[in-house]
Amino acid sequence: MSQRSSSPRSPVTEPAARATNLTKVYGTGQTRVTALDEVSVEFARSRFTAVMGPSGSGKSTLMHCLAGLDGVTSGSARIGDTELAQLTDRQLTALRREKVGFVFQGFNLLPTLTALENITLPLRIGGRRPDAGWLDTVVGTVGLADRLDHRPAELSGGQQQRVAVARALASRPDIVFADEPTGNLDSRSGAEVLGFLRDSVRELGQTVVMVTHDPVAAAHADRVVFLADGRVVDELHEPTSGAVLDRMLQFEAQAPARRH
Ligand SMILES: Nc1ncnc2c1ncn2[C@@H]1O[C@H](COP(=O)(O)OP(=O)(O)OP(=O)(O)O)[C@@H](O)[C@H]1O
Repeated sequence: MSQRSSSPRSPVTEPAARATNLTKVYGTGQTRVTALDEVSVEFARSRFTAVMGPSGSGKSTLMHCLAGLDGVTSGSARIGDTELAQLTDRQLTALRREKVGFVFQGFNLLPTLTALENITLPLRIGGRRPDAGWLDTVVGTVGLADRLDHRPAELSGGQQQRVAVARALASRPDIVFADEPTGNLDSRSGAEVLGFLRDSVRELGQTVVMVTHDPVAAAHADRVVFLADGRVVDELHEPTSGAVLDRMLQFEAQAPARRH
């Protein structure tokens, strides 16, 4: 069977990414930390999922394992039908470039390149020509058509993050992982970026998984998955910020009990 995802034979219902009994242990002996403890979770295609949980609960580790940025200790991490542990480093690099988009808290744009050059850079590094129609759609969706010649320093933080979102979407990836994408933005720019992420899911059929601490940001998602102490402890569908906040407060209250 092919190790490549999104083969024409893949069933439509196959999740964009999934972890099955995924355990990730860092260090040994005294410094051993179980960052993920038998986590099983699926991220459906064309859905916007937020991952929440207290600091140290394993959110970034889950994202890194599913994106092939970090290996797993046991269990499975898959993008589509591709088992990441079975790929060589070279295959992993190609998968990240072709199938996965990333949005980081700090934008990570190259200052000497224009917005358009930043957006198409990962494609050009991979030797691929951008699909002009898709690129127009993405640029239109994130509202950047009149800013494409600007360099990052000539753009606001919100506009820079919109460039980063367009860059993540440019290869039409199977899944976009966004790590605190609004962490460096004021609430208005943050809401705009979240709106564009949501539009990329609703209108373009993209799949987004976003780590956030912010209940207002999480409320833009279709679903919220809660982690605590390296485990999935709950989830909410069609969340409101109030419901997310309530759930977070419950987990905070239960945390001392869980640790004993
Ligand atoms: N490279 C590493 N080496 C050792 N321990 C690590 C490493 N990365 C993460 N950890 C540990 O694994 C646990 C989970 O960390 P992780 O960064 O996934 O949590 P998080 O929920 O993303 O936290 P935050 O919200 O603070 O970013 C923590 O105890 C952390 O200290």
